[in-house]
Amino acid sequence: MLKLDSVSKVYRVGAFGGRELKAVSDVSFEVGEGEVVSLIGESGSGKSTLGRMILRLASISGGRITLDGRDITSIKDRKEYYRQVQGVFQDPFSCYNPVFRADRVFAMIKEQYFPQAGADEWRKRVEGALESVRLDPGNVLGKYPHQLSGGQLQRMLIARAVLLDIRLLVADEIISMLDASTRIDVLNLLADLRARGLGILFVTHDLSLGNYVSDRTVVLRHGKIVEMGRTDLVFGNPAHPYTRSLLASVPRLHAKWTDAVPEDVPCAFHEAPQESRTRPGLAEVEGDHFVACAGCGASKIKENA
Ligand SMILES: Nc1ncnc2c1ncn2[C@@H]1O[C@H](COP(=O)(O)OP(=O)(O)OP(=O)(O)O)[C@@H](O)[C@H]1O
Repeated sequence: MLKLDSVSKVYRVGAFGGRELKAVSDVSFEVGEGEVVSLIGESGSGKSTLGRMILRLASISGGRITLDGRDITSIKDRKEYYRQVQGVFQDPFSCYNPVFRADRVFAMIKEQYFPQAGADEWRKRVEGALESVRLDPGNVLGKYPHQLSGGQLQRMLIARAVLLDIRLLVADEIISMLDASTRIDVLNLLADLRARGLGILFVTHDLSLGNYVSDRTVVLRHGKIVEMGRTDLVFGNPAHPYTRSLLASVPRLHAKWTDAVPEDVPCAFHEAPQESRTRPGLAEVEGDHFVACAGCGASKIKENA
């Protein structure tokens, strides 16, 4: 369904945009139907930039993003694209205008996508979508954003996506602002949606959430993929020192992920046979488990030989 091929993003920064900042470099991965892929990395690793490029909120500097083989930038009718792909973000409050009732988000969908739907039919559809995200329509319809909790507002945004019957959801840190019990509700909700065939890109810096929710995991560092593959393989048998340091630092509150201690172990990328390098910059260490060079310097040694 969604495929990223060597995607890069360069921002122009500094006075008059005179400097370049490479936020994403050569990132390739796929999200299939009914698949949850988590995109994990520390702050500044390029996760949101990737999400924004997929949602066409940021331009793509290099590479291609395709949906069913179609370059997303060639889909001129953005409405057609957003009918299939939607995003939900960390702060649900910022997605609502405080002067309007929260359910205005549904009215806007009707105006744009279903203008012919009759009032009764539409109300039933909205109620159905709310029930599917485990909200009681009677409790939330007609209320202003400040009268609803963060979890309710977040679920209403997911209901909006359900109403559109989208195929791919970019969920960017959607539960970091929710309390523990609401978190589990939203995670279970994502599992239900996945069972109905929705593909989900779950952007998070929280490893345990990624492990809980996803089929496949992509670990990003400084805008590059360091490791990716089936979640049980990446978490069960991490091959890159960075992933290992991430996993090791989970129980240590406030430990910085970059505090990785260099390891005196062979680099999995350079240990892997040449024929396992089926993807640029990555070697397949086992079925559906890929790793990048640990920064061991072997490539430089080769170049200089
Ligand atoms: N609009 C922008 N202009 C210039 N630089 C940007 C812009 N947006 C992001 N960046 C930079 O790009 C890099 C990647 O940022 P991004 O927000 O994608 O990271 P992230 O992994 O999502 O971080 P976080 O988890 O903190 O949201 C960072 O160095 C950031 O400062």
